[in-house]
Amino acid sequence: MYEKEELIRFVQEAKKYGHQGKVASYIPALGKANPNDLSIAIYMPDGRIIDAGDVTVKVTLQSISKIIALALVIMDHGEKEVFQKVGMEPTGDPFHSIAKLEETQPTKPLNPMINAGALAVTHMISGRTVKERLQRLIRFVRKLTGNPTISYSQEVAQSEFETAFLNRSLCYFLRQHNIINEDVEDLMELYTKQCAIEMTCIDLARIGLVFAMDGRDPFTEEEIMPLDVARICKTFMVTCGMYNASGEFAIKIGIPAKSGVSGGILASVPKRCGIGIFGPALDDKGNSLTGIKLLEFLSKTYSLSIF
Ligand SMILES: NC(=O)CC[C@H](N)C(=O)O
Repeated sequence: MYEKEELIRFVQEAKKYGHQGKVASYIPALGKANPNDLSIAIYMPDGRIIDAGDVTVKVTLQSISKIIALALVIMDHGEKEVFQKVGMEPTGDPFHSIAKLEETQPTKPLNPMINAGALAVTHMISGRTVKERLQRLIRFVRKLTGNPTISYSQEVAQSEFETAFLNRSLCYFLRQHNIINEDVEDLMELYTKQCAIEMTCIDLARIGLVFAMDGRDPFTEEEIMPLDVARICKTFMVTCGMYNASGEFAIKIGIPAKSGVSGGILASVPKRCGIGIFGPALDDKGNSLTGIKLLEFLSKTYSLSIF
């Protein structure tokens, strides 16, 4: 199972769809990505890694970071407190939509995977300063990946910070309604640096594996997050992880997964493996088009759907 030659063939096949997609350019630095890139790593609980494509290319987490920040804040504050500020329901709207914020009374972002909810979650990362909060998050990511060199891309963080007017609008709305109570520029600094944390798809796959093993490091047996936290995160991956394409993704592929506009996808097949993908050609919902194709091939071939 999971033969390297077969994976290489799947990558070649999936790449054929790349011309239908576009790299994200609303964060200018992401526009530099090569739409023809496509790489994948599958991390198994026995330590085997099967990969294809150039797995040395680094990808910024973007929205994938939302799942990691969520795990950290639930560990910081507990489930009850976190879900007082952010809901659990999918929206059916694009990830940056502001519409439902005004419709929900009292205001509460519908879930932690849309930008409004993610900003509320990042706000809850404990620490005295932005620097300290970022360091805590990065330390957590280093633990999840087992990679002590993980850091963030200053270029991508800066590029988003300079252009994120819509996210600032979401923050001001949230501040008006007491979901957040910190300085918006501080929160934007932390959020853009969080989204710019970068890694290879092997690192991504390793995080997927930790979720797949219910929060335990499969090699040291250390509990990196409690089972319940891993379970909540995986459930959000299923219901909201692929934005407003999560329903179709669940039907066609059926694997808990979280995407980012950089073209990254982190997928977690319970008890079986973690998958990391980088394919920056995006579909109109902001998901990696070639990455989804690749997951479709894998899910069908190896019956990976959890349903
Ligand atoms: N969908 C995404 O990956 C969005 C993340 C991005 N940093 C943003 O807030 O716009």
